Amino acid sequence: MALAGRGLTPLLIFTGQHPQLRPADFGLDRFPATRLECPGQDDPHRHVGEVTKVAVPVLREAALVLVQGDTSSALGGALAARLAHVSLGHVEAGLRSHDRRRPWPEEEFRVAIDAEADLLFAPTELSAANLRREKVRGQIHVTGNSGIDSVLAASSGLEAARAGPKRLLVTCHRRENWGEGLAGVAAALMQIAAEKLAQVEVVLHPNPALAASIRAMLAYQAGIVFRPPCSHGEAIAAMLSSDLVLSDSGGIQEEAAALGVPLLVLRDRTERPEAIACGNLELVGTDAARIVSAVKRRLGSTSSVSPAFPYGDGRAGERIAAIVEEWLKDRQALSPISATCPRQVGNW
Ligand SMILES: CC(=O)N[C@@H]1[C@@H](OP(=O)(O)OP(=O)(O)OC[C@H]2O[C@@H](n3ccc(=O)[nH]c3=O)[C@H](O)[C@@H]2O)O[C@H](CO)[C@@H](O)[C@@H]1O
Repeated sequence: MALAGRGLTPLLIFTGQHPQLRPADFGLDRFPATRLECPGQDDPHRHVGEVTKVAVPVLREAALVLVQGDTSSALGGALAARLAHVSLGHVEAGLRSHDRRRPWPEEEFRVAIDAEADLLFAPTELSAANLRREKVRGQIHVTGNSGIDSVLAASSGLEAARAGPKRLLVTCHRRENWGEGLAGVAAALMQIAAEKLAQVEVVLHPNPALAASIRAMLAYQAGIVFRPPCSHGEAIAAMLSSDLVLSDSGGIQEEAAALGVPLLVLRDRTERPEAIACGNLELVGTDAARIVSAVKRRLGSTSSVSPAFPYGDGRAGERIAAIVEEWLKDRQALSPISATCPRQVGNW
């Protein structure tokens, strides 16, 4: 929206990593778009390779490619931009857990994207400092994260609706948690539901194999309900009506902090330590006893957490668009940043 407001209408590229997600559910149906038809793979590096190969011809005539986050789609897009000799901007640059294995492959992917980028949009001073330490070659700008713009827009007019029994919202999808980690989380949820500490709502991930495995682990336990992947607005409303969120997600850590909903991070490390310092997030890992004990403490506490905004004030999009416009002007690349597209183009 902020780019379009400056006459830089973007072309969206949907790689198809999660083919069942509908762009309209995320407010992405108002821009021209193209699809690459590259569904996610068990091997994320293979997905990076496929996205790279298919994206190169699509990107060739773009003035700038913007990628966001740390997915295989984002790295594929970044490498394709390089191969197509197109400049690259990275939104959400500089987040680091400082452990290549956790989260894997995200930490590896974001380091690789930042090494390639010409424009690095760091959400916080800490993420900018990470980039300076790595001596990246691109320009670093602290802008906040555009994800906070979205959460503030999605939650505008919504009230926190916490009444009746305690409600716990859960998401769990990081690869390093598949297997043992997921089993620990499932054991904790079974105990929480069996002891009636809270009603548990588990949001299933778009990856069908992962969703099936979570369902199987938690089957037949009263007090646990499943919600299929939902729109962004529904996800925000679900957070606002929860007393506590348990998640290993990246974005949800930022969103919960901005909404003032406490969150237990189902990981041993996070690339988002700022909201831990604010007291809104707490690292609990995936050990069942530790999770249950933290849930009891948080739900039993009389003090609440306030909304915290270490990741942005809701104006990151405007800042990023202004920097992009200046940067393109300096290079006399005044054409829109959209690429011409030899494949399917249309509005969804
Ligand atoms: C473009 C992309 O994929 N980027 C990745 C993603 O990683 P993640 O770990 O945060 O992934 P999720 O947990 O899936 O959440 C993602 C968003 O989806 C919302 N959501 C969730 C469940 C649902 O049913 N409906 C929803 O709408 C949720 O509120 C949140 O806004 O975002 C990170 C931060 O930007 C990035 O670092 C990372 O590259």
